Amino acid sequence: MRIEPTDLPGLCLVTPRRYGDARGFFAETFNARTYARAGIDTVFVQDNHSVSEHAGTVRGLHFQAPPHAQAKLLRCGRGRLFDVALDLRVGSTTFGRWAGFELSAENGRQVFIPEGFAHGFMTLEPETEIVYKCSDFYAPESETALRWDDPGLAIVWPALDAPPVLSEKDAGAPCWADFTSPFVMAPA
Ligand SMILES: Cc1cn([C@H]2C[C@H](O)[C@@H](COP(=O)(O)OP(=O)(O)O[C@H]3O[C@H](C)C(=O)[C@H](O)[C@H]3O)O2)c(=O)[nH]c1=O
Repeated sequence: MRIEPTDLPGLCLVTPRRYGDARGFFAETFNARTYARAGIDTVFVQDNHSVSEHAGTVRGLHFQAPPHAQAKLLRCGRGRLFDVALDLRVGSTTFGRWAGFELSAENGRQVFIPEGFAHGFMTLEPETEIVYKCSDFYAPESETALRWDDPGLAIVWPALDAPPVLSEKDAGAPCWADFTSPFVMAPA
């Protein structure tokens, strides 16, 4: 398993090792011991799985506010998607900055997103599935959204040839300019 840091402190890419043979491959997509040894010692308590029928589906940007903040370990189980994490930690050297990664069933890449980030993705193929671990339980009362295409965030999403497929919640999400973050960067 390979872990690569990113420009956003704590956000990293994980590429599990694949053992290929004539049948296909085998990979450990999570292992508490090897991930902890590599610095990801988060205790995950909930697994999520979503399927988006259409390419150009956008889910996010979402996060749960403290005390129900969630760290996430994400991967694409089928299809392909562009995954985005946005640093919301006041005091972080990268507050307000985002990072994006193409995840696919083919590349097997995972993203570890610490608490204090908003998360969203855009599907790049039909029938795209994302599966991910969360470090806290679903707490809808603490859920918050930010506009995926907010000009203040200037996230460079893959080009779409039609309007995105969005939930009502995401279509009417608040703007960055009106946002006050509930997160403070934890001391190093
Ligand atoms: C997140 C969640 C949702 N639900 C129920 C609530 C709704 O009835 C239904 C769909 O929820 P929602 O529209 O919020 O699903 P997404 O738009 O995929 O939300 C997720 O999308 C972004 C990308 C994320 O990172 C979050 O995990 C999450 O916010 O599932 C649950 O029962 N448990 C849960 O943990």
